[in-house]
Amino acid sequence: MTASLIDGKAFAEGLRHRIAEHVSRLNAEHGITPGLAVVIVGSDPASQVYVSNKSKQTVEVGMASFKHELPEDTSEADLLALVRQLNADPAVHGILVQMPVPKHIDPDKVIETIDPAKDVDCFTPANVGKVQIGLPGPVSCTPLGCLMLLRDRLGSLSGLNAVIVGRSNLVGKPMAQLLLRENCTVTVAHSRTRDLPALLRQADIVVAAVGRPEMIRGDWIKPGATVIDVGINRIPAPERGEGKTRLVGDVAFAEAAEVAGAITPVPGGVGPMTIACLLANTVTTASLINGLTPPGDLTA
Ligand SMILES: Nc1nc(=O)c2c([nH]1)NC[C@@H]1CN(c3ccc(C(=O)N[C@@H](CCC(=O)O)C(=O)O)cc3)C=[N+]21
Repeated sequence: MTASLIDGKAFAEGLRHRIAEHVSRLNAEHGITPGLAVVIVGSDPASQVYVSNKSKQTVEVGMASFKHELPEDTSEADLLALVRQLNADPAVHGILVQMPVPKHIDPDKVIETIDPAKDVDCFTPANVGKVQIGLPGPVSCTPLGCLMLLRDRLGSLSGLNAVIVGRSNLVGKPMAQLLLRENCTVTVAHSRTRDLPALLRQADIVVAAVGRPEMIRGDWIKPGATVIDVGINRIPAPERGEGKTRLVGDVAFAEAAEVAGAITPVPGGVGPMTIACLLANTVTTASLINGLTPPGDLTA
């Protein structure tokens, strides 16, 4: 391996320390304890683990955590009623409804119901628009985490060629907006893109967010490029024993690490940053709700 490893886990830990300092200042100077409500419908085991990690880290940085675990057969009306109740609760500054929701619930209706002032995922149209024109507010957690890792590694991103693979509302599209704000030349590739390998060979920055295990090969990477792997795919690992699995990204890591200048691992790369940025967004919304300027240096 020739690439240096981008340690998202360590970076996220540092970020959580900075968040904790802001939380204690909000508390000491303004009597505010930022509160994050996490709602999970159903009992998908991966979601359960992820939600309990979030709650644990929320408490560790000194914020209040409100966890709502609803049964799989919860009606859409009941879920929307809970969201409205959280909208009205002054102790709650951030609301996250774990996606995906069960099939009988319309995720767009859920997002529409969340008060944009408490939308720490940055899923609501109002906040997506704010990111686009550069107004203060929450920023999509995973793209924000990717951007922080890129800035830490590269300093200025101005003029660099960035290719994002994947055009989801969750990652690809907001990532494009953030990189554009950094003066990158941004290309968003997707399933209909012609000759992805040739496109990627021009990229100084690759952000892989397609959800297809190890799809991006080493010989598609420009030598020295910075590779951010957003994919978290669980695949069978018979070499570890009967029925065992392991996590891999969207990039064939071992191959890409021979060519890239720097690369994020999976796990331990983007994932931990997503959670830390969720907490950072909760500090932002708690500040704005109380008429305070959100800390600019937290995610700078
Ligand atoms: N409303 C909403 N907001 C989300 O932000 C959201 C969501 N719904 N639904 C699910 C996805 C997924 N997601 C992850 C965040 C961190 C890790 C993470 O920390 N992963 C560890 C590995 C964890 C493991 O071992 O399974 C890592 O990459 O090192 C994973 C997945 C947030 N999501």
